Parts: sequence; structure tokens; C-alpha cells
Amino acid sequence: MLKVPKSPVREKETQEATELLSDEDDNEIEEEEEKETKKALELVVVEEGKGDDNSECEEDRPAWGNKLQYILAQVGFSVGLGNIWRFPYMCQKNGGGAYLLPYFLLLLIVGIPLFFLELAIGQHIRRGSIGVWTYINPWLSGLGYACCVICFFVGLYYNVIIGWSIFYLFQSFQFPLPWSQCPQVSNGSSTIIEVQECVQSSPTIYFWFRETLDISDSISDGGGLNWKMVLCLLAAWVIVGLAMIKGIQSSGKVMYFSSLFPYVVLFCFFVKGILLEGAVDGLQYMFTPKLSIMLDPTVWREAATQVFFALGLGFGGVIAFSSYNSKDNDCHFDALLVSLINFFTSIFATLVVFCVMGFKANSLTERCVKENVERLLYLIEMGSLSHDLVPQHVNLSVASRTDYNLVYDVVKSVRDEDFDTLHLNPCLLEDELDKAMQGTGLAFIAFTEAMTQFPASPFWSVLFFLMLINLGLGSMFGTMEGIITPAVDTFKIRKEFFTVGMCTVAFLSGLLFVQHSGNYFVSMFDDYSATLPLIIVVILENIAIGWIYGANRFIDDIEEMIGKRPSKIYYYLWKYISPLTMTLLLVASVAQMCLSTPTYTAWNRTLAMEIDLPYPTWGLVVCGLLIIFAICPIPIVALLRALKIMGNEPGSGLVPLGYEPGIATQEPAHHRPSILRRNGYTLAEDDDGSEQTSPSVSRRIYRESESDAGSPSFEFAPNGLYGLGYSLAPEDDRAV
Ligand SMILES: O=C(O)[C@@H]1CCCCN1
Ligand code: NA
Repeated sequence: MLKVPKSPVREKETQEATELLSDEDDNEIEEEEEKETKKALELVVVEEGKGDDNSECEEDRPAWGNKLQYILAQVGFSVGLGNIWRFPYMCQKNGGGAYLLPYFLLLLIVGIPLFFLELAIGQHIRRGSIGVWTYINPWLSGLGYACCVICFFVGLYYNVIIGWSIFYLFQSFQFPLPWSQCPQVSNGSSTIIEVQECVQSSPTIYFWFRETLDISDSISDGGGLNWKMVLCLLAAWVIVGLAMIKGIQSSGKVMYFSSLFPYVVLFCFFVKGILLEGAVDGLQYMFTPKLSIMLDPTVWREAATQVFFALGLGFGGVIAFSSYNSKDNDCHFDALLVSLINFFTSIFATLVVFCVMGFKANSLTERCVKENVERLLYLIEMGSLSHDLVPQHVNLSVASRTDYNLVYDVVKSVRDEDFDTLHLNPCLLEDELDKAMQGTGLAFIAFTEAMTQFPASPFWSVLFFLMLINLGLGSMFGTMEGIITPAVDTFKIRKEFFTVGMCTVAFLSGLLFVQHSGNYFVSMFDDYSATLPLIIVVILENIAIGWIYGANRFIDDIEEMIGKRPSKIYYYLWKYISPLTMTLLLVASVAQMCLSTPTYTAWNRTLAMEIDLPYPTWGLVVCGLLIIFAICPIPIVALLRALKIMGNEPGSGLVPLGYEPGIATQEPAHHRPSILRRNGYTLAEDDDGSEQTSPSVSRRIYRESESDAGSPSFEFAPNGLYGLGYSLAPEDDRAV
């Protein structure tokens, strides 16, 4: 039942990494001892896997091979398309630099504390999300289910983006790259011309909207299925499904490679990007906060949800991964490390995107200046404009952008009444940056644009899309596991069947996103299913710990676990600051959502540009339903509890623990003594429930109720040795 991969290579690496990390360990452990423990642990796991109920060597949960592996797993889950695809597009949508400030602030006062909270609670209670929240308070187990629904919605469209990447990957094996120039068509007679829609926009934009998405003009115009995308989505789901069933094993070396690979690729793009003409303008734009935009609650809401999305808060994955830690693991350090890595990855990717945007805006303004200078010269020649208006030092025939802007201003002030008849364009770089490509395609368009500037472009293109797929799949596995594990635990179905069923259902539902209007649904899901519900879930998690469980008690627990007391700041953050901030945000954004008509960005084929359209009524209904579906498990579970439909009977799989406000008072009769192995010592705990009165000082570790005992849960772990070198699991190959 439980396979423990034990390759000599792996073991050696584990040791190496352990050595590397050992100075971080608070408790000075003899290496020898640690190795012993590890062996014992593996042995234990195998024994239990065989169904051997030998309580002498019983360990409830498998553990991570080493700290580095665990950190890489957390980073692999949290760093994903969110950093490379979502963050840049959110940034552009919300005024560039104006978005960075709220994002960073919210990361500090909400993101890091809550990430720490999820890490600590998983490590303390040692269960997946449903188990954790049920343990805190059975009325809250709906939170765990809401996490599953959110994971499902996110997984649906997340895989579509992986599908897009697969499409681009396949298109990358040609030279010149298909998005490097406009396609040519013959216009009936013998002349060959370039496609108008492409000339009006740009080859990369055209490739995105027309060749890839073949997008319709509005969300109401479905346009049928886009077969190319259907196939790519199918490929993406097949990969996910196979990897989730089997878990392709790979050596530790591959894992280190696959987590460093994205940074190498990004770095190359960055170096190239910064050398592009106009890159600095793009960066300036990125780092200049437009303070006015910060009064807009949307910016704050989108910053908050991006923080949650990026860190995976409210997905359940973080809790699941940390539940495989030993109790003395320094989860505070982990929280800081992983959130900072995540933050800098987003910033890094966005730097590249803005360099490219600067470059594009620059070349567009250059073109604009050239055209308008010609027009000026023509007007002067025709006598409709006096030559005296041109300042002395300006030589129009070689005018730069600033020269032209100067002349434009002069002409505009002098010829105020009939200025419009002159048909002059201001050609401002900022305008060009403001209206630069937006929306879900931003990353695709920006990176492909950059690539056309590279020597050996197909090589870079292949590298880039492999990286994107690699990043996306890692997070996708964690997200899917967020549904599969709890479902399999609860409903006791075979994992293989459920995984296949789940992927099939998800693929079929995903067909919504591969219609010609599919992109609009992607942004709808991205805007509504992964935002408000996430905020609500995270608020409730925060309140559950800060108020129901008790912030002080939780801090005591952490002190008990990691041996040092977290700063008092966390008390205030958990108790007041973050719940208050999030509630304010929630209220403001709900109010704002009700007051304004929600819009989406559509591509207009004839104008060859993006325009904002209001959602049709049915679209609004769908948006509302997405939010309602995602959060409805919370009230439903509470209601079922109130009506006593969902009981505490052991074995129901729903309530693993007895409960009295905040404290586990009664254990199901068939629990077994748990043993805490720690640094080579075995701490057998007796089960007289002594921790009932003082749970904070007990060294309690996960106890199994019947519903969990011998349950297949270990088998259903986000199987760490995730394909393509993702190691997202404990050494012995599983997690919840
Ligand atoms: O930012 C991302 O791409 C992932 C999505 C899943 C949850 C964690 N973060
Ligand atoms: Na990832």
C-alpha cells in the first residue's frame, strides 16, 4: 500500500541536504541520531503501510526527507503562473507601480501573518485543511470544503493557461517564430498583403488573439469550440491526470534543477529585456505609483487576492504540506522565506514584462512621432501653420519625441479654436504605456515580443514555455490534490478512479474556456471565483484562530512547537490588524461591486484593439453564482451541524475529533496511542487525554480516529515526486 522509494542516490542526497541544513536546526542534533530517526521513520511507514499494527514503531504521518525538500515543495506550489502570468497583468490593470505598494503592504500585514498561521496550524494539528478546521471547531469544517471548491474553480482555468502554454510550446519549433511577423494573404488579385488586423496591432498580439484564441468579439458570442485549444487542454489534463495517479519519480537532482530553471530563464530574459530600447521607461512606469489609483478599492481588493492566490492561502495546500513537518520545525522562518521568494519572483517576472512594454510603447510612440512630424511639415508647407510656431532650436526633420511634444504643446495653445482640424496626435509615451496590452494575454504577448528580439529565438521560446508549463503544473498538482485528498478521505473511493473521474469532469467543464469566447470566461473565473471567496475563507480562518481558538493560545502552541515565542506583533496581527483590514476590504469591494457595473476586456476584431464591455445580465448572474458556490459549503456545513445531520459519529469521515469549544474533549474510543518521534527520541504519549485541559503544553501529535486509521490518506498524498522533477512530497512519497 505504501511504497517507500529508497534509492541509494536519494538517500545520499538526503544526507547531504541534511548536513547543509543542519545548522539551521535549533535543537542541536547529532547527525547520526538524525539518520537513525529517518531510517526508523521509513521503517515505521512501511510497516504501517502493510497494515501492521505494531504500536511499538508507529508513526502517524510520513515526514519530509529534509528541510530543503520541504521548502522546495512549498515554493513549487506557491510560485506558479500567478507570479508570471497573473501578477504582471494585475499590475498593468491596476496602474503599474500603484499596484506594488498595496501589494507589498498587504503582503506584510495580511499575507505573511496568515501564511505563517497556515503553516503553523498544519504543523501543529497535522492534518489537511478539512481536518484542521474541524479540529478547531466542527462548525467551521465548511471552510475546508470551501477550500476544495476554490481549488476546483481555480484548477479549471489554471489548466487552460497551461494549455495555452502547450500551444505556444508546439509553435516554438520553427524559425522564424510564427509570431515574429504578420501573416500574408493574397487579396483576390495577385498582390500579397499583410492581414489588416495584424498590421493595426502587432504580430505578437495578432498571434495571441487570432492564431491562438481566435477570439470572438464578446462573451455572448460563443463561437463554438476552438479545436486547437481543445486539444491543448486535453493534453494538459492528461498530463495532470497521469502525474496525479502515478507520480513520476525523479531524482533529487532533477528537482533542484527544475526549481532553479525558472530563475535562470527569467534572468536571461531580464538581461535581454533591460537592453531593449525604452526598457527604462517601462521600468519607470512600473515603479511610479499613481497615488490617485490607491483610493480605488478595486486595486486593494485585487492586491489582496493576488497575495492569497500567490501564496496559496485558502487553497488548503499550504496546510497539507506543513502537516508533514516535524513539530519542532521553525515554521516562522519558513513563512518569511517562502513569501519573500514568492514576492521577488513576481517582481522579477514583472520587471521583464515592463521592460518589454517600455520597448513596445517606445517603438509605437516613435512611429507616431514620425507620422505626425510629417503631417506638421505638410501643414507648414500648405501654409495652414506658421513656421514661427516651431521653436528655434528644433529641427523638425530630425525631431525627437520631446521636440515633437514641445511643438505639439505650442501649436495646441496657439491654435486652440481649430486645433482638432489639424489632426495632430500628442504621441505621449505614458498614454502608450497606459493602453499597452492588457488582460490575460499580457504575459504571453510581452514574453513572445521579447523573444523575437533574441538571437536563436526558437530556443528561448522553447525554454520559456517549458518553464511556464513546469511552474504551472507544480501548482496545478497541489491544487488538484486539494480536492482529491479530502474527497477520497471522506468518501472512501479509490484514488485512481476518483482522479480519472475528476480530471474528466474538469476537462469537460473546461470546454467552457476553449470556446472562441473562452478567454472571457478565464478572466471571469479569475476575477470572481478566485477573489471574493478567497478573502472570505481567509477572513474566517483568521477569525477562527484569532478569536475562536485564541491568538494567545495559538502563540503558546507555536512556542511549544518551535521552542521560541513568536513576536508579540503576530498577536496583534492575528487578533486585530489582519481581520480588520480584510473585513474593510471585503466591505469596500462588495459595495463597489454593487455600485459599478462590472466590465471585462474584449478584443475587437475590426478596431484591432481591446475595449471594455459591460457583462451581459446572464454574465453577472454567473459571476454571482461563482462566488456563492465557492462559499456556500461554509453555511451548509454549519446548517447540517445545527440540524444534527452531520454528526460526530466516528467513521463518518466528517468529524475526526470530538469537540467542545476549542478543545478536543473526547477522542473516539478506538484511537491509538500516538508516538512522537523527535530527534531520535520516541515520546510515547499516553492517551488519558491529559492534553484536554492544557492542550497547549501537551506534546500532542496527530491522533487517528477510526475514520483516519489505516485510511488510504497516505496513499493520496500530493505525491511529491511530481513528474518532471517536482518534488512536492515527503521523502516517502506522500502528503495529504
Ligand atoms: O500563484 C500560483 O500560480 C499558485 C496557484 C495555486 C496556489 C498557489 N499559487
Ligand atoms: Na508551481
